[in-house]
Amino acid sequence: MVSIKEVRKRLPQELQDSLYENFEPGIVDKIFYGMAYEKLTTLRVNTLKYDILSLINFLKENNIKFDRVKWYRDALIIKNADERDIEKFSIYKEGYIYLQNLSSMIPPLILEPKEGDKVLDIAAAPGSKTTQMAAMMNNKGFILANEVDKIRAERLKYNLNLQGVKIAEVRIGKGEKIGEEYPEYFDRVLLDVPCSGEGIINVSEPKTYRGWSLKEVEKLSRLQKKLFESGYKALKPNGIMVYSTCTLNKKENEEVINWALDNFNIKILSIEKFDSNFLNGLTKGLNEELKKCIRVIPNQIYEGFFVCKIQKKD
Ligand SMILES: C[S@@+](CC[C@H](N)C(=O)[O-])C[C@H]1O[C@@H](n2cnc3c(N)ncnc32)[C@H](O)[C@@H]1O
Repeated sequence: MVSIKEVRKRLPQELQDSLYENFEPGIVDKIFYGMAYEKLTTLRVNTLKYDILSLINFLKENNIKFDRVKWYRDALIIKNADERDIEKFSIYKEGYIYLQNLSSMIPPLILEPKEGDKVLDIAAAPGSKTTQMAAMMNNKGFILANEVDKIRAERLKYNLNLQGVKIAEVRIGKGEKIGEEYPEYFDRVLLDVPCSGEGIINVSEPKTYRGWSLKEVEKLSRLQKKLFESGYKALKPNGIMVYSTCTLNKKENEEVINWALDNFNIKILSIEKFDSNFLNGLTKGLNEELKKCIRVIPNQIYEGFFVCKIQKKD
């Protein structure tokens, strides 16, 4: 782990200023610590092919130590092996498990897709959440897994195939167009949108923050609003959508939802804060309802994340 002093030296000043603008100093310190730690490996059992008890037996036989996750029976925190060690096992190679950060498992759990649902995953690659949702749906129903980037879409197809997902169709194109193509078609929509990635910054890896700039944040916020509008149009009345990002700033999170509250017929639904590491959404100068969203502060097991659950009114 690098020191906090080193974090302050390495992170762009504008990014540090933006964090201090949004959060109390104690929270900013926590975020800096989160950016300094190496993450523990976490994974999800793929219930389309395997089950948690068999996985636990397998790990014990192979001297892999782990902790359970109190809010998700299918997830484990690995204590004495990194991703490369896990990738050597047949259970990885055959798609029995999926390496995924705990925070990334939250949006599908909040969206709660059910067997038979029609689900839109508007920005799907590499497919962490598409594969999780297909497992939650027991491979029954339909998922339109959209991705604009052709190379990332190939990775998505590979992962869907490896994980035994039968109900997902991959669409390669701009998510912004789907609302017009599929008006009021989907029961649930996942908007896991492209973002500036502040929640996945690791100060030891400059590539995780080199591309960050306020200009980029503004640009992404415009794209996020377009994707929101498209997802809203594609959602059935009374349908549920989840908006999520792996970034921490207000512009790409609360301000997008605040704009949506002003422009669409929606309401925000409460999310249970099942870990003390989650904060309520920020409301200063914004709609009070935004407190129902959650923000995950990065640490050794969690990436920084923002999640908001929304219902389209009739
Ligand atoms: C946060 S990642 C998605 C992660 C994915 N949901 C998962 O859980 O594995 C955002 C994705 O959005 C894609 N993207 C960027 N612009 C897009 C657009 N206009 N329409 C659809 N996807 C887009 C990026 O290529 C990237 O793969």
